[in-house]
Amino acid sequence: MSEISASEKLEYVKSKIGKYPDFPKAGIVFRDIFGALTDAKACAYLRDLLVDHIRESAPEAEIIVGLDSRGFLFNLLIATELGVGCAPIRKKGKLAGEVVSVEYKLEYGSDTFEIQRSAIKPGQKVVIVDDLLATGGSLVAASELIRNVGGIIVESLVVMELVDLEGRKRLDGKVHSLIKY
Ligand SMILES: O=P(O)(O)OC[C@H]1O[C@H](OP(=O)(O)OP(=O)(O)O)[C@H](O)[C@@H]1O
Ligand SMILES: Nc1ncnc2[nH]cnc12
Repeated sequence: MSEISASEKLEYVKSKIGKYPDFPKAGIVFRDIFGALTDAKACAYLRDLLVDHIRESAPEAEIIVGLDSRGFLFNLLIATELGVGCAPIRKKGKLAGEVVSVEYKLEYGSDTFEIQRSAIKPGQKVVIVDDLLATGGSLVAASELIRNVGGIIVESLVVMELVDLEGRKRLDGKVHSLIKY
């Protein structure tokens, strides 16, 4: 039996992602990753697509950082497949020990992100992962934190990108999205 291709996997995952107009606020079209994750095949295909991409594009990655909270669905998964570690960037007040903080705005609000200073060793090569890139506020803030604690960002990887919001323009370095809306 021949294996299903990457583009077939992508189409399958895309077909399972939910779309909710006017959530969480009027005018926002919410793209719901959880709609795909209840489907076993979509989970496995997403894992393959993300891991294969990093193997190709950023094989030098030493740690996978996930953004609170939907990024956590993917950072441990990718890290275990690649045989590297993972770390969280969390919303304010959730991380113990010495933390570095930054305030930021996102498509439908504002918040504060934190990272533990001990999470990343100086010079360590980092891939950031999240479910979605909208305005880019979250990824810009995460990048600032990672650089502040001495990490080198080799790539930012998201499952979905809302292209019209042009978040990509605010990010330097490699940015990759599996699905573009
Ligand atoms: O590109 P931006 O405009 O910054 O928006 C993208 C961010 O918004 C969502 O997170 P949210 O803060 O809603 O947190 P959640 O994952 O806990 O739902 C999403 O998971 C991204 O992290
Ligand atoms: N439109 C959107 N759908 C899902 N998550 C988001 N985070 C920011 N904007 C979003």
